[in-house]
Amino acid sequence: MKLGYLGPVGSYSNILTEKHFKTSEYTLHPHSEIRRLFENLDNGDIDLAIIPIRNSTFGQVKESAAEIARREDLIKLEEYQLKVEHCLVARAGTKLENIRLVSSHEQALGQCEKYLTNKKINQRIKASSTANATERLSNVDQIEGLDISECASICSETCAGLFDNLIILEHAIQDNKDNTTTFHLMTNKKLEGPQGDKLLDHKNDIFNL
Ligand SMILES: O=C(O)C(=O)Cc1ccccc1
Repeated sequence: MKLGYLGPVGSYSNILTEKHFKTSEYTLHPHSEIRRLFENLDNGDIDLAIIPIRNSTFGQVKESAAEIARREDLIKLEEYQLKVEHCLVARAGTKLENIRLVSSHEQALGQCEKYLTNKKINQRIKASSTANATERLSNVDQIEGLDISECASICSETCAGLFDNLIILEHAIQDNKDNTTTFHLMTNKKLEGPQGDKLLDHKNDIFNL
């Protein structure tokens, strides 16, 4: 079965997917945006998708909630929790006191809001995923006109470790120690067999209807 997730490699979605689905039963397919996961469920390019739904600190994942609200065909097969610990990541040689801009997924920025305000890191750039923001940080010399030595990203320790030219300036920067994201395994068609028996209408779940 083809399973899509929000990539690239190193994203929290990727970490969750590798933890639960690294078997011969599944092939794992990274997607650049959450929106593209829903599109590819529709056109049959993937059978299943892992979708981040809500976070204990920052609430609903906007792109996911919007899509689920406007559709009737999505089915939740399973729910997963991932404990999320964020790192502040920069290019090697960067000093924390020089950081003025931070890039990450909107959710990660929201989960670290107090930390960032406290450190006077005021410029925020939204990226399609934490790993996408970090890949960009590794590859470019400037972001929004600022030298890369004034820029950082927020991502997991695993993600930071994928790039030779990046360092972790600080670990566990999320505002709440207990920071958990809920993901749903979704499809848009009825599956046969044991997974099919677990079909639930998850709109209730998401919107507390
Ligand atoms: O951007 C990612 O890495 C994701 O998988 C979405 C996300 C962002 C922040 C916390 C949990 C999931």
